[in-house]
Amino acid sequence: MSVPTATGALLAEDGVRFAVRATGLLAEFNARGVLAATDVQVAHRLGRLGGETDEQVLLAAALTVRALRAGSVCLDLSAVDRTVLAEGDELVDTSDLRWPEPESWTAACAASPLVAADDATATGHPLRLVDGLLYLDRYWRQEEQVRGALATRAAAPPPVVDEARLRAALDRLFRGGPDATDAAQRRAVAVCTLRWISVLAGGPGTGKTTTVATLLAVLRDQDPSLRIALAAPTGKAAARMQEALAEVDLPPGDRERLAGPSASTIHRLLGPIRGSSRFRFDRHRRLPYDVVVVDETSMVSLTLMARLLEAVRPDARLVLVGDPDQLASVEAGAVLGDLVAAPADPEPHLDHALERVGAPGPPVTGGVTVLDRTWRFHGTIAALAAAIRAGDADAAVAALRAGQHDVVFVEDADLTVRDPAGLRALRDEVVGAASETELAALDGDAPLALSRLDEHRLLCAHRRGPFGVTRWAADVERWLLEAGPVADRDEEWYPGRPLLVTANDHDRGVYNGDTGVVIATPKGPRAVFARGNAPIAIAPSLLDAVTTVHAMTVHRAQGSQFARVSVILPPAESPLLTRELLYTAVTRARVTVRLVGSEEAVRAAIARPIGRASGLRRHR
Ligand SMILES: Nc1ncnc2c1ncn2[C@@H]1O[C@H](COP(=O)(O)OP(=O)(O)OP(=O)(O)O)[C@@H](O)[C@H]1O
Repeated sequence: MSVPTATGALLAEDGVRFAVRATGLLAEFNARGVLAATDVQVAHRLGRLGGETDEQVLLAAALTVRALRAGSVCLDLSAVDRTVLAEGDELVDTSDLRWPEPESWTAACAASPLVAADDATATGHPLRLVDGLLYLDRYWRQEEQVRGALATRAAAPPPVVDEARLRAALDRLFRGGPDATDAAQRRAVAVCTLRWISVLAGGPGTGKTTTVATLLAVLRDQDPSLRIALAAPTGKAAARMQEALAEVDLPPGDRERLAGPSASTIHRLLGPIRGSSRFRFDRHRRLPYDVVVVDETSMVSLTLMARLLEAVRPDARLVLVGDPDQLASVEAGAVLGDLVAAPADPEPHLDHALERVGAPGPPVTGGVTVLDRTWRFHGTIAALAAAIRAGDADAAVAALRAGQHDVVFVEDADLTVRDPAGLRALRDEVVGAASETELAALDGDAPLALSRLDEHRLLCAHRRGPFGVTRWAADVERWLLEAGPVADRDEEWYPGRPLLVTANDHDRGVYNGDTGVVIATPKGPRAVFARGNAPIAIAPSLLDAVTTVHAMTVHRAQGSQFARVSVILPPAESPLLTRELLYTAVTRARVTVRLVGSEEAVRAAIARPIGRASGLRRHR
């Protein structure tokens, strides 16, 4: 049975939306779950407005709208039949759909009145076709804007740098000299100093924050009056950036040079205008900073990156920091990954300058430096993460099966029967960590309760269903009740209740994605959140967007780390199971990671890199 909805779609009982008026190819793709009703409706509306009835073109338009939802900036007409995944939790075989033949499909799109094809000056078309990639025009413009901003900065004379002073500062801050283990960091600092725009890429614990702190000290050593802005895509990431920078160990004089800048979200930096999607700072009114450092750049969408680039003065240094192998932004675009992967022209003048300041090495292109030495975790987690990133499933499975204390593989396909001992261990871990948190919370010890809270985290790929957060959180709740909790759980704000903030609250200084815990105090329960050495405490009645967090999605956990992590993998068929997801999940763990799932699921994830389509990746 189906029920009509306001948008003229039918919502079947299983939740799949069917477009009422869809016929032919569009109906076929809609029925298979590849296109949502809204994709079909947008395509029809575009067709009506532009006088296009060719169903192949309308299919391409609908798939382009759909691609954006799935994180791609455009549609690669020659590859979409191999890369498209149905929405929802199950893989659908899309190979027997009537995919148009790529060459004639591309030709039909190129000839369509809806499409501007290979003519950068054409305007007024909703779609644009460039090198076989079909865009909604707005996204093509954003990509061009990013490309233009990169080109302008690469073509401009480089920043004026006192090279002798730079070399002296590098020698002071990197004691080991150019051949030491930290040579890559030294080089990265030099590149970011010598270029207007640079990308500092690296996995967790590779020293990105340490390098940024050193860079800021070096820049202020060049010019003490430099105005510096620090930003991140989420409030939580911004708070963490600030804390992490404050903790970096620098010689006293250099530490003082760092004083001043505080981190904010990119949105806040750009100055949102109420009721508008525009910002106060844009290409007409640039940000008043000489240096802008963005952390967790992998989470920045193409749209936000375009806005940021137009607002940063071309003669300000922009440093994009992040891990390109992690899950990308929820919105379309994977700009950091694209910038790291895209080919760029050699820059001999930069390479010579690097040699002069004692930071020699292979040629740097596009201002990209990659830190690949892990300083924080060693052993099997690092080996597992490296194998996943490299797409080496055999090595990943070997690391999982190595029987080491830091990587535990609970091989289980259905999560109930096959490995009861493994699941009991998971349960003990969860209950043990929650009890420790509760004890500290009952004592009113905020720092201890917060550190206990981050001792263990249960992560799922899915939100719902047997492998999802909702089900596992309910299981944890039950386990805790069965274990006989210390605190009285009938109270809403019981000590030890783990909290997840679900919306930004600038007034209270808590942000979407923040986790905290309720503690007992003489004044009653308080929700506490980590902020460096001084946690903030808020009366629970003042918080309106929080939930209990016994488990969270891997997406949510991006940008956070925990001592121990347990990951519930969905079956191999889940389209959410990708290499980036597995890598992000595993690298959330500092000490131990436990993977619950099948070898088949691990192999399926590693074999499926997300591969978001974009033109930036092909050439910047
Ligand atoms: N050159 C170095 N020598 C010694 N220790 C280092 C060096 N660089 C970084 N570390 C140490 O490694 C750890 C991780 O460094 P840092 O926090 O800078 O990495 P990160 O890449 O920012 O990590 P994350 O992405 O997880 O925030 C820190 O404890 C830091 O002190």
